[in-house]
Amino acid sequence: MKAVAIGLLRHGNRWFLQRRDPSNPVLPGLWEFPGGKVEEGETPESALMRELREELGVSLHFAEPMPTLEGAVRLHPFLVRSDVAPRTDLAWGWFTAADMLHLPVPPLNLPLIAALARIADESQPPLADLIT
Ligand SMILES: Nc1nc2c([nH]c(=O)n2[C@H]2C[C@H](O)[C@@H](COP(=O)(O)OP(=O)(O)OP(=O)(O)O)O2)c(=O)[nH]1
Repeated sequence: MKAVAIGLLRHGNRWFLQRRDPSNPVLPGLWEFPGGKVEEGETPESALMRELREELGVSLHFAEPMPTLEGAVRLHPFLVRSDVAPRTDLAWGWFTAADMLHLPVPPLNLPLIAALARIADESQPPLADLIT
């Protein structure tokens, strides 16, 4: 099965998504995380570094692996920290996990998006801190 490494780039409680080319025969026009195929001789992490550099001009400082997901491909997601603004020819934006529920996304990404919603919840300051 084809292995694909993807990066979850975070900006506050929003995550970077780009829109697949509408003329791509595979999942045309769906909103996805940046990344691509793990080539022979690469680890998922080194493939991610290469893809983010090629696709977005972004260098990785930190990539934390998340559990893999299997369907049409084996998806290796990584939480990524990066301080560089992405540049890409595709349509892109920063979206909350709630926003993503209204976008057409690959089916394999749905459990991942649910996990991101939980991460966002956990990083909210405790309620007591919001009451002054
Ligand atoms: N980049 C990316 N691919 C995803 C995501 N979710 C998901 O199911 N995929 C699937 C779609 C494709 O079947 C596969 C990525 O293949 P691709 O064709 O876009 O990547 P690639 O250019 O490296 O591969 P190739 O055509 O050169 O073989 O992973 C996601 O969030 N991001």
